[in-house]
Amino acid sequence: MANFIAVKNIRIGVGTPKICVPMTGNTVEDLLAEAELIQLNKNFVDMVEWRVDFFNDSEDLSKVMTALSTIHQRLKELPLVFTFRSLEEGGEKEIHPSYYFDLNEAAAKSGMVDLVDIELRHRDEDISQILSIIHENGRLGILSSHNFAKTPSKDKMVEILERGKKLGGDIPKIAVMPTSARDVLALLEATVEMQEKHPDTPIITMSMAGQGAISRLSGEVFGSSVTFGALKKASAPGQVQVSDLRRTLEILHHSLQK
Ligand SMILES: O=C1C[C@@](O)(C(=O)O)C[C@@H](O)[C@@H]1O
Repeated sequence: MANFIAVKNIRIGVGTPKICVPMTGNTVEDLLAEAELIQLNKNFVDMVEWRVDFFNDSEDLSKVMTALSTIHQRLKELPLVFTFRSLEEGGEKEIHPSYYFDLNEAAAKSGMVDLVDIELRHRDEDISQILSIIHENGRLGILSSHNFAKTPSKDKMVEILERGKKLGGDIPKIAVMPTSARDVLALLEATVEMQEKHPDTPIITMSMAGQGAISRLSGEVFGSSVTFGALKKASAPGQVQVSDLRRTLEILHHSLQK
């Protein structure tokens, strides 16, 4: 099995972590402006995440699909992640679970997104079902977990990432909040352990806020394959500006070649 996943022109899991920019617009106009900004900063962006929970009309499936098509038209060449982040996991709003799955199913079937983010807080059978739909439609599933209150133990974080893998997720992901430098170390250690145990599975990990920012820069050393960077507005605490991110990732990459 390859230790990377190829999506459009990028290979997730090999070389520098890929820079993913979240789009957080509330309206189609905002999203258009963000798409334009991304085009202007192409050199710093490897992939894009549409954070659908920020969109004012996220509860109207047909408006979501229209907005998605607008984004897709503007940013076709970049891999696109479709994410509805729920309030409980640090997102903007809560929706009924049945609508959550309908929304993700529609995105998976639309042919306009490359990856769909599914939260691990749902039941195994529901996650497996939506993942089958994602895979039948030739898309990839990120299985994610977020803890904005604390950093669980290293073993617990490995367990969460392993559940994502066991359920068939292509890329397990975890974001946690540190309250000490040791929490950041625990996240990094969980990342290394996961990579040692499952070298063929790319993962995404981050420790949030200022204290955790080092984890957003050091993915190539410890084993996180994607880093979320801010262009205009950060979608989570601790995100670094994409130009700084690109420069730092390259410095670390060159050091690793020596
Ligand atoms: O899951 C993540 C990671 C994230 O929360 C971060 O900490 O960078 C940002 C979100 O937009 C994304 O969906």
